[in-house]
Order: sequence, then structure tokens, then C-alpha cells
Amino acid sequence: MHTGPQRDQACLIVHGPDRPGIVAAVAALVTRHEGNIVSLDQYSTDPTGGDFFQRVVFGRRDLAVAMPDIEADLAQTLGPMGMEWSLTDRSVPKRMAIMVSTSDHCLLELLWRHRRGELPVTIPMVISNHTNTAEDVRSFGVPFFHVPSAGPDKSAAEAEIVKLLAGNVDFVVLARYMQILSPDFLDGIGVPLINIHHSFLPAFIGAAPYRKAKERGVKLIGATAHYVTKDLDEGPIIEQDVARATHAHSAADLQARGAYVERAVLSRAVEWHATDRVIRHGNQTIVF
Ligand SMILES: Nc1nc2c(c(=O)[nH]1)N[C@@H](CN(C=O)c1ccc(C(=O)N[C@@H](CCC(=O)O)C(=O)O)cc1)CN2
Repeated sequence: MHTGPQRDQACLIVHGPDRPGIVAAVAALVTRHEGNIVSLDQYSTDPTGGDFFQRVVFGRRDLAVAMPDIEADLAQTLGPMGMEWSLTDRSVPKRMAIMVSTSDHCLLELLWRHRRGELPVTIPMVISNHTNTAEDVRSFGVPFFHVPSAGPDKSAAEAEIVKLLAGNVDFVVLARYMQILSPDFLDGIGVPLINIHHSFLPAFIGAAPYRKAKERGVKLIGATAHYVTKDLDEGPIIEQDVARATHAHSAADLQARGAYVERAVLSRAVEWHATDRVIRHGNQTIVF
């Protein structure tokens, strides 16, 4: 589905402690600002109270001019209700940096889908600790930065990456970037990171999941896109999928079959994040 930037359309995300009247307050606010709701998704964790989540897309002519007044009204209306909110102009694509090591299938999938207009993002840069993908990246017209990250001390490499990313991106995708990122790095970049892990988590966390899968004799392999946290491969899951495996498949066969799953899972996760369909809730996600 081509999901290009939407002119004069806003996406409002609301979440917080559930209570009667939230939907009515949001609808009245949109109406006050001459907005027309075109889609609305809502989830409450418990009918008798709990957490409330809502995604509202509404159209409003001359939206960019109206945004400050709408934001002020949101703060005034939802703040006293204890609700957190974010409002985005859907005509402004999110800036997505990609980090990669040597495996190029997920990287190329994202670049290819972006060129086809299937991912509503801009790609200001690709960063890699290897150089084998440089020519391909540059053939898509995307800047490529090589930042080596060998050895136990990765602080210098991480500092250089933070410098490249700072202020230039809205989120980062680890497209098979095979370096464990430090807590300082995650705190330093201040934007969400999405990783594609090449197993059906929580199975086979860490390195070499296809070898572990072969040794375990699994009948399903899979891929998991998740937000990156300090706890390796244990961040909030965004999307997963699986493929069948048999005794006759070698670890290399599993890796080849799994690559197709990784590419599809990561693409869906990126599109959903880029269109504000994912809300993090503790170590889980709500995906509208
Ligand atoms: N803080 C986090 N960093 C990273 C995460 C994460 O969830 N939290 N995900 C990984 C991706 N990954 C699996 O999907 C992964 C990457 C690398 C390793 C690993 O053991 N790397 C070794 C070096 C391996 C090499 O140089 O080839 C290491 O970093 O010492 C495990 C899992 C990305 N980072």
C-alpha cells in the first residue's frame, strides 16, 4: 500500500489513565478546530479502569497554520485529565537513519520500498561498521557513513554515531547491525531505535539464532521487530512472523529462508512506526 505523506491531515495519539469522557473531549476538540475525523482507533486495558490508548487521524485545511492552537487546546484539555498526547502533521515524513553491518537484505528492502514510495519516511543517512554496502546505498542517493566498531571498547565509535544522528533523525533502524549498543548510546541519541532480530523472540536471544534453531530442531523459524532497550533483544515487540522449517534444512538454509521473513517483518514495523500506529506501553506495544 502506498502510504505517502498526507496533506492537511493530522495524527493525534492520546494515552493515559482511562476514565469516562476522553473520547468525547477529543472529538469536541477536533470539532472546535474545524477538523474532520477520518479514522479513530481506541483500546482500553480494562473496562473498569486501567489504561486508555487512542489514535485519531483528522483532516483540517491549512493544518500547519492551525497546529499551534490545536496543541495549546490539547494541553489545556487533556493535561488536567492526566493524558499524554502527541500531534503530528502527516505531510511531514519522519527522518529514518539505518544502521547495518554486513548482511544487506534488510537494508536493501528498506531502500527499495522507500524508492517505490511505500515507506513515508526520508532517509538522511546509512551508517555501517563495514564498507560492503556503501556502493549500494549511494546508488539510492543516500549518504553512507563508515564507522568502524571493532574491539571491546566501542565508545569512540558510538560517540561518532551519536554525533552523526544528533538532531538529524526521528528514529533509527538497526537493519542487522550486529553490535550491542551501550546504555549511554541509547540515552545519547534520544530517539526510538527499531531492531530486526532474526528469531521468533523470546526464542534464541543474542547472536547466531539460526544455528541455535538448527541445533534445537525447531519446526518454525521467525523474525521479530522490536524497540531497542538496554536489555538485549528484550525490548517491546512491534511485529513478528514465522516460516516453516524441517529436519532437512541446514542452518544456512534456515538463514536463507529466514531472510524473507526478516525483510517483511521489518518493513511492516517501520511503516507502522512511521505512521504513528505503535504506542509503547511498558515493555509491550499497542499497534493500531
Ligand atoms: N542495547 C542493545 N543493542 C542491540 C540490540 C538490543 O536489543 N539492545 N539488538 C542487537 C541486534 N542483535 C540481534 O538482533 C545482536 C547483535 C549483536 C550481538 C552480538 O553478540 N554482538 C557482538 C559482536 C558480534 C560481531 O562483531 O560480529 C558484540 O556486540 O559484542 C547480539 C545480538 C543490536 N544491538
